[in-house]
Amino acid sequence: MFFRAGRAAVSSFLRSVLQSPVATMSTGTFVVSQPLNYRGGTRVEPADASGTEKAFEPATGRVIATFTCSGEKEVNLAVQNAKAAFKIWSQKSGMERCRILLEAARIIRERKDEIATVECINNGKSIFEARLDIDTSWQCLEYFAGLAASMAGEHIQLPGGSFGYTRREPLGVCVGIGAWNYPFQITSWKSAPALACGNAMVFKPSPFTPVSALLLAEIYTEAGVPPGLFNVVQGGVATGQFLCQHHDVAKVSFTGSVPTGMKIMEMASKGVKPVTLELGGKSPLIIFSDCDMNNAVKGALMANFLTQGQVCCNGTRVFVQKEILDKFTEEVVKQTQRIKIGDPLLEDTRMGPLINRPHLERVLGFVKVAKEQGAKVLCGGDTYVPEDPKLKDGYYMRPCVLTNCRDDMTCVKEEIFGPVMSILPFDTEAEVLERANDTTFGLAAGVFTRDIQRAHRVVAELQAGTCFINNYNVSPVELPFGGYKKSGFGRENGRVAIEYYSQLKTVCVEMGDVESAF
Ligand SMILES: NC(=O)C1=CN([C@@H]2O[C@H](COP(=O)(O)OP(=O)(O)OC[C@H]3O[C@@H](n4cnc5c(N)ncnc54)[C@H](O)[C@@H]3O)[C@@H](O)[C@H]2O)C=CC1
Repeated sequence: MFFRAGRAAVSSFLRSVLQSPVATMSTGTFVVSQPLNYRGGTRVEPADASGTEKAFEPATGRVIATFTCSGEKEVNLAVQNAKAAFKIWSQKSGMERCRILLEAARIIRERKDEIATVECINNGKSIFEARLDIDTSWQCLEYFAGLAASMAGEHIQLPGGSFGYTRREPLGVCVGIGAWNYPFQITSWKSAPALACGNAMVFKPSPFTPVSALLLAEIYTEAGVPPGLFNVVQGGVATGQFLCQHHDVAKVSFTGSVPTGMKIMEMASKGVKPVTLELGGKSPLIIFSDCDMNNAVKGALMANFLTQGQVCCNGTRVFVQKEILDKFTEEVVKQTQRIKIGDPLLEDTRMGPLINRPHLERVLGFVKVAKEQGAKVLCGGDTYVPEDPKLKDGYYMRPCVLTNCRDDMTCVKEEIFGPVMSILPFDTEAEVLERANDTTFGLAAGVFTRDIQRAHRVVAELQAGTCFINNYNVSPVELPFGGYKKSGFGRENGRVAIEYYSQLKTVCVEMGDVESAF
């Protein structure tokens, strides 16, 4: 089914990404041969290297790209290109920037299937989900295009006809560093507000998912941004460090783990650079006995199994009020067992492989420890080998539901970043609030109840940057997203994001004579 839609839609644009054309757009055949760095409006091989990396197709375990990690010289060239483009871009009016971003959004929309296919092959998420990711990406560009045109300062009257005004100005060259779970979406969510505010960007994708950021870079160029405005450098830790330490970089926006976030903050502090940190989580999902059971069960699956459970804001601690524990658990297990695992490019697949072998083993290790600590596996938690022989070396596991969990267990305390849900019974609202907040993370939280007073009372007490009432893991770009506590700070999306990509200049204007103190 996919192949029909996919082949029909593939354009010359995507053909340039692939070694061989249209027919290769199926699981097990995709190879990238072109350079994966993007600088000055074109693909380039890095000027110097800090090692090489391999990118895999998680569905088959095949290598799809071998690429050179950028060294200090290449990072410097990318920053200098961005600096030059910034001079042009920052002088444009908001309306001019708006027009170009809208054009980029239109191109993404037009090429949605192609981009989703590449994302699906490199990340392993189902094509169904990948398409939704591409939707939130073009929507983000549209949203910030709209804001670009309306960004303005204030006018403040002062005594004697004097006055002041504020100007919202861009920061300069911003760095984006991304995780591997939402490669294209993260690239869009960082670059759209950055560019809308008049900044330039150098983006470093995760070395596990280097491919799709290039597609966005090419789209920006096609839409008309100045060459060098959006650049991509590939690499791992060393490349990331060169970027964060670069003296011409004005800001770092990072999505990734807490330990790396702490290092980024430390590096940025040396240059007094602002940072946005979108880090991990171990979010609570609270199901009260008065909930709509069908929706609560659907919500729990949405909160745990999207992108094979590799989602930062997942509600993996599912607190269920005792009166409905058995019924809820039975239904969740039934629906979890029905999730179709397999080739992520097939239309009916809802769960593909995890990102790589070490990560799969890490997640399975968490299930093992959970069992040792007394949890009961109600379903899944083991590897899965699809029937299709070409998928036998992929990194699949069955989604897992754990019960008999206690708050002190490793599976309840630590971010697993895989399809593992822990069910925890509770009695009262006060008790569950205390337990839900008893974590160093604070990215998201959810509550299912039909009692509207309780819903708002509970979310007001939850220590989390994003709270869901009667749903979970929906991400409209109009709403700000970000964490409390160790889940980070700063916000992506929503109107507020422009504050993290701009600075305010105050201008004080004297209309009279100077009253000197001397
Ligand atoms: N809050 C949010 O919006 C999201 C948070 N995440 C979090 O990301 C984590 C998983 O992603 P990973 O890629 O494994 O995280 P990671 O922290 O290992 O890597 C993230 C990025 O940072 C780079 N990096 C690593 N060390 C660096 C250093 N010392 N200096 C500069 N850059 C460095 C990596 O190459 C990669 O591009 C999870 O903890 C997850 O919760 C993931 C997606 C969204």
